[in-house]
Amino acid sequence: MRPSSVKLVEMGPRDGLQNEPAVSLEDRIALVDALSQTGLRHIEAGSFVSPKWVPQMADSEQLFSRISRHPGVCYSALTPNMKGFEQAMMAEVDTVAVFAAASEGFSQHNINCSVAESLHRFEPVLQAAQQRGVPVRGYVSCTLGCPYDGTVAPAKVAQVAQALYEMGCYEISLGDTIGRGTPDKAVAMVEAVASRVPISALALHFHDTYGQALANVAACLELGVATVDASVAGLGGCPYAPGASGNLASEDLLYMLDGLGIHHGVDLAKLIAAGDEICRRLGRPNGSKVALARLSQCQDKER
Ligand SMILES: CC(C)(COP(=O)([O-])OP(=O)([O-])OC[C@H]1O[C@@H](n2cnc3c(N)ncnc32)[C@H](O)[C@@H]1OP(=O)([O-])[O-])[C@@H](O)C(=O)NCCC(=O)NCCSC(=O)C[C@@](C)(O)CC(=O)[O-]
Repeated sequence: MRPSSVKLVEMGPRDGLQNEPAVSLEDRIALVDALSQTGLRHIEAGSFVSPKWVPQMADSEQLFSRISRHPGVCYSALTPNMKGFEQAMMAEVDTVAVFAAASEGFSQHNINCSVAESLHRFEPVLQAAQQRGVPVRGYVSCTLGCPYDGTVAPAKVAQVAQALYEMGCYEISLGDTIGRGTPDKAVAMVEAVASRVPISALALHFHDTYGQALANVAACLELGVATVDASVAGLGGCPYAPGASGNLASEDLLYMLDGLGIHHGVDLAKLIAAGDEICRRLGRPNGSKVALARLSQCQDKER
């Protein structure tokens, strides 16, 4: 059943900016601070990964010490191993996230190990987090296809999602990393996972490479999923999924939720302003259709 309220987990500062060719620490801080004023409750602000692999996310500890944290907002970060987890704890990150894949090819390219090895590596992270009372989110990438292995079976996605959930992840975010999914396939995948993990613990994380992300989210909301990851201005891509575009644009998601009468608690105008500002800073086009429409209406009024 369609939820009455949806939580948007904002990906722009992490999934969005991790793929930008030139992004400064100042840009990253400015974006997190602008997003913190919008009513969002969860912002993925950075990653504690190897700076050789993803240089854009280097200095995440500085970012966490310099952002203006807003009460009621959860600031999360990716932590692929204990080294990352310890850095995240020094930086006083609220929630950490581990990330696995449903395909071997992507796992090897993204985190340099097999899927089974990755789950093994996450165990100490989950244990340490539990001891400190830090919630851990889990990602499964390539849920609707892999850039290296091709088709991915829903049963494989369900297996990895269940493993992460049973290890203690409070939420499993299902990533269509290369944005190839279509609504029926997305629904079949989510149904397969929901047979093993409660639907209340699932999140949708759909990239928009083929322009299907909003349609896929709309279809999966009907199953009762109530958490959706999205990226302001549609920022991003994945360094290990060549050609993939960013997540579904947050502004486009909010506009659709408003149309469906689904509560989200985010100020769309402020979010559009935050997306416009980071696009100007980066000199990149805005990937949100809703933002472009609203910004052009504002320009018309000014004329
Ligand atoms: C996972 C590793 C670290 C393994 O990398 P590795 O090379 O196999 O690890 P290692 O343990 O052999 O260490 C190698 C070097 O990395 C360092 N190192 C080791 N760990 C860390 C750490 N945490 N932070 C900082 N440095 C670290 C370590 O100290 C050493 O440094 P050296 O001695 O060579 O100077 C590496 O493969 C990596 O960082 N990969 C980047 C993964 C990534 O961030 N990908 C993008 C995000 S995932 C994504 O976008 C998908 C998602 C989540 O959005 C969902 C979706 O859309 O599908």
